[in-house]
Amino acid sequence: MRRGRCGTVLDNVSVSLRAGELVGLLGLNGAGKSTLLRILLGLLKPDRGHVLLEGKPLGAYSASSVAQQLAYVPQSHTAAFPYSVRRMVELGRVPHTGLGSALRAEDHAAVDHAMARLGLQEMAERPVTQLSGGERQRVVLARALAQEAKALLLDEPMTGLDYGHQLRLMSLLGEFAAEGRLILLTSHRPEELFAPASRVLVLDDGHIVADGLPQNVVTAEHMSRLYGVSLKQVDHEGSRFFTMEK
Ligand SMILES: Nc1ncnc2c1ncn2[C@@H]1O[C@H](COP(=O)(O)OP(=O)(O)OP(=O)(O)O)[C@@H](O)[C@H]1O
Repeated sequence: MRRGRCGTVLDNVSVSLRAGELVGLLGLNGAGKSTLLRILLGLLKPDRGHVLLEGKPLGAYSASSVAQQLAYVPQSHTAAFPYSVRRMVELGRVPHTGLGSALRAEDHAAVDHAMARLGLQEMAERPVTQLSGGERQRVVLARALAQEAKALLLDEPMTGLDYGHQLRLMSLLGEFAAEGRLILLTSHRPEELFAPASRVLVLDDGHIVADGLPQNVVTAEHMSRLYGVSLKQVDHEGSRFFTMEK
């Protein structure tokens, strides 16, 4: 449970997430999706309850040990310093190297790999303060990938990305899950979760009101009720689309 200025945000939420899952988290604005992610990461403390990582309380781990296991892509980020793109991505290695230590060959390899996956090589030396919103988002994603954590928690990661980069990112997240990592992402687009997600959670009024396979959760019935609009679903070649009923 977490209390905000406006009362209880999450109440009696219990969720168990496993390696290899690609989990989508849906909910209205203000439903508590970011709050849940931040609690799972140990950035917010619940008033009651606890978070276990591999069976041990999160608080039993050091900050760098948590960061080696959990990577986070926040919903919004500002670039305060004109670091180069490469330097920003290198910060993803701090949990492995410690602050101020030189990067080893394996760290450079992880940074190069993450930058290549996000198509950032061409802009490696550009200051992040001069990037567009979508370019900066790709840098933050690359930094999280370079962290090589077992779980990646992403808060609306598609925001600001052009369509091609959205599709490439979703495919990349699918590959990571297939490699045995846990991917948890929040989204406002049920359709984008339908094919790639192995599981979808719906947060409403502080509770998880649906948790299951996308085929069973991302339905016209559930989505109409959640979003308060009358939707019709159309399935086509493994994808599901929604249109508003007239
Ligand atoms: N720092 C804060 N202090 C007090 N209340 C907060 C704070 N941050 C968020 N809240 C409140 O907690 C509730 C959940 O917010 P949260 O950001 O988790 O929602 P969300 O589901 O991620 O929303 P969105 O889809 O709009 O990003 C909201 O009512 C919000 O107003």
